Amino acid sequence: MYVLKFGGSSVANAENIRKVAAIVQSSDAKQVVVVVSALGGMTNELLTLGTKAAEGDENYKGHLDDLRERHLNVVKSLLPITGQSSSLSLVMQLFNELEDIAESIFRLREFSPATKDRILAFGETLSSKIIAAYFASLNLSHRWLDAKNVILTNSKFSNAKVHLEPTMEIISKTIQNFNEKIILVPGFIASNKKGQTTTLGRGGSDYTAALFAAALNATRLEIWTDVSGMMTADPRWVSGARIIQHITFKEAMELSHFGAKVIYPPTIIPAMNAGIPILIKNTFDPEAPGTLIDNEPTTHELEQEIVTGISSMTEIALLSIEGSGMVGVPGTSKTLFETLAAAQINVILITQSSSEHSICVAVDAADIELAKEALDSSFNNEITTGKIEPIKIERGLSIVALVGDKMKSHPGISGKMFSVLGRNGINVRAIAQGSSEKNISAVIAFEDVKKAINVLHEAFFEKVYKQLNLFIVGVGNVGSRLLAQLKQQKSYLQHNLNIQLRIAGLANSRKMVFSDNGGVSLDHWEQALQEGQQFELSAFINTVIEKNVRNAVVVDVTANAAIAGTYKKFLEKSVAVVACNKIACSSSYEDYQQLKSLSKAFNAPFFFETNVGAGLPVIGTLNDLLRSGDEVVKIQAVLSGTLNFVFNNYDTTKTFEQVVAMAQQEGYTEPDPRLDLGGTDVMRKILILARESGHALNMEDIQNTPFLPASCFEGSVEDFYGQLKVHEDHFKKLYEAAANEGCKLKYVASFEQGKASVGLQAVSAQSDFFHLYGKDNIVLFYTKRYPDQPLVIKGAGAGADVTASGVFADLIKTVY
Ligand SMILES: NC(=O)C1=CN([C@@H]2O[C@H](COP(=O)(O)OP(=O)(O)OC[C@H]3O[C@@H](n4cnc5c(N)ncnc54)[C@H](O)[C@@H]3O)[C@@H](O)[C@H]2O)C=CC1
Ligand SMILES: N[C@@H](CC=O)C(=O)O
Repeated sequence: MYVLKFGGSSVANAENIRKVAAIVQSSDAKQVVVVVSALGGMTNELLTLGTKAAEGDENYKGHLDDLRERHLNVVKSLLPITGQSSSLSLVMQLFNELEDIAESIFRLREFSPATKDRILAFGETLSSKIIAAYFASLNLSHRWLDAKNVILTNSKFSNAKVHLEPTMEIISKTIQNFNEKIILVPGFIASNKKGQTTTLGRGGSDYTAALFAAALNATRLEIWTDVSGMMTADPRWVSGARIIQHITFKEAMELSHFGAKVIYPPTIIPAMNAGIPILIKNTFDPEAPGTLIDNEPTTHELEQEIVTGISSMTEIALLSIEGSGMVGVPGTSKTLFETLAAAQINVILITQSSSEHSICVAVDAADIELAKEALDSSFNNEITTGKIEPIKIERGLSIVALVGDKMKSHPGISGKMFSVLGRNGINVRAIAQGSSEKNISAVIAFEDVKKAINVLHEAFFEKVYKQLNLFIVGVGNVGSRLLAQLKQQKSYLQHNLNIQLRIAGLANSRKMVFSDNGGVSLDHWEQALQEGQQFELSAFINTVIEKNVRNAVVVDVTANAAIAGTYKKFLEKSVAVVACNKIACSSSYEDYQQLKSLSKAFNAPFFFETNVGAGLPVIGTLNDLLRSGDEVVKIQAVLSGTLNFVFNNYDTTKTFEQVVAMAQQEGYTEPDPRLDLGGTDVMRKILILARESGHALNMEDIQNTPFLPASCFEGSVEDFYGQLKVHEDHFKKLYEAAANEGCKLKYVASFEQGKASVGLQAVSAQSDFFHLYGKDNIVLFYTKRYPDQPLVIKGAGAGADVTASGVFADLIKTVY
């Protein structure tokens, strides 16, 4: 014997009812009880009908006509013309009864709970009668059984309590006498001892099915719905959520309690107590395996994770009672819970500090005002005398919960849960874990719930990849090379590092584009950006923050001060920042320090390796030295790729202006080359190294001896090039003076004893800087551990490709 229950969506129309019949026919059980709900949405429609009539709204009549029409149409589409008349007249007859009741409600303006149940019961009666007629038309051996005759309840209309013992006995005895293969039963409906119609409340049809399954000791209870089973998380929020193929009753109860809506926990209790396995199946995909719920520990290969599922509940509010008057005084919690119970308020989660100084309970947000009012009154004395502080309420919250039988005695699960939430900037307001350890729940802000479920799902289920969400600003020399490298490495990252790259947003100074799904295409980003909205800085910031996606990184590939000024806002929201833009780290010392502190406080990586030496590992090496306890004594460096290139290539055969233009064309210079030629770029770099070494320096503390005539800095970049031409003799003299001494010109940066300087030097063949070719950089770190022979880092120090690869490396570091 199987019991099959079909919900409202499964019997919503003729087409679906045909599917139901096919499923029932294909069942391999000797006898099946088929419990059906009303046509999808019908219960609400009937409620509206009664409410309209009670409010004196004449439109109830039109509403009734629509409902009648809907049922007649189902009969007409389902049954052959020759077999329709008796069903059509049955539907008409039931609607006549319904019309009489509605008319009485309209006349009396009274819609009592008992009448409400009578009205609602029409939904299941109609659907089950129509389905019975359809089974008859298919010549299926079946019998329609009135649930009112076998399910007995008290008189609590709308949510009647079943008298279990007599009900079980009557069901069992009744069915024993039936020989038909299919027993068709309307769900949700029952009757009290006066014979009045009652209904079983939320999930009532599931409850009917579970009662039949328990009474008949069925081999299986099948719940047929419109999804393929319980999922590891809400699929509307987590794209990678998958069906749980096997789960225990207790896990299913925990998951359902926190919002996995496939089953409603109280309704499955009769089947659970009788140890009858429940199979959740999809009417619209009957081949899908579904979810099996039973008492057996799972052996399914997909269900080997410690956590079985993640569930969530929104519209939650917290209520906190605090006060020294509670410590060591018995009875506070008694009063608290008795008051809430008396006010009919369901408590969803409870936490109490071990100091007994505070108790916090989560309730449905709709109940919070009532709860506060009731508690203010119960604790009036304690509040007035200051023993307890005024009761605090907090709205706009949600609960996320990890559920799994195997979590018990498995250390590290809660540690991982809270560290994942923390790393993603999700503040936890309250925590609860039952001693059964099947559930760990955290109360968080509603706006974080989607992110929370996703990061938890990623951490506990998705071994395949970790999504890295990039918001890239700047698609010039470096930015466009970065996008090309990301495109080239996308599949490598997914397969070798389990990182799934997603360009969640892209911007330049004119346009910006965001993408929620697969991200901006790395093949067509130019077009996507072109078609994007106009760039507006505050809109960009707000969008990144509002998206609130996991593992988010803002990548600044501009040379813009306003963009550098936004990092604080992102770090505060736990969004990581990776920048090759040097402006932020060379702004005021306070700002630089603040960014470093925010990065720490909000667990948001802030990486800027390319600020010095482009793709060379300069800052990382310096950090490693310091972390291991070394101390910087002196730094000597050539830090400008542009200037090294210029002085390596300028031998007066080309003009100085031509060589600078070549450097710009090669992509070595800053967008404004005067920053390189005037030494500002090198000042920023030595400043950043000094700061990273632990010194509180500012730009104005750095001594810079410029080698360009002052007129080069007047006017535009074009004027600058014009002035370089004008001063060609000046550059020639500089070159020749050095060459005559067998020296080369190098723009050198030094830092020693807290003082930094930059400037042009003629270096001899003995210098470490003499053999430095092309656009190379070199950094010599003299430290306590490297006092005589410095630690040397040398190599290409400018260029779009090497810089992009340094930014890329920083991006990967944000994940690991
Ligand atoms: N070229 C190199 O070798 C190295 C460059 N860098 C840094 O890389 C950064 C970028 O340099 P390039 O790519 O050469 O510059 P670029 O001028 O070619 O590109 C800059 C990009 O930033 C965008 N942008 C500028 N202001 C903006 C704003 N307010 N809002 C949105 N987008 C804005 C522009 O539209 C453009 O897409 C600079 O900060 C530079 O210092 C760092 C290390 C080495
Ligand atoms: N313009 C810079 C590029 C790297 O920071 C340079 O020339 O070194």
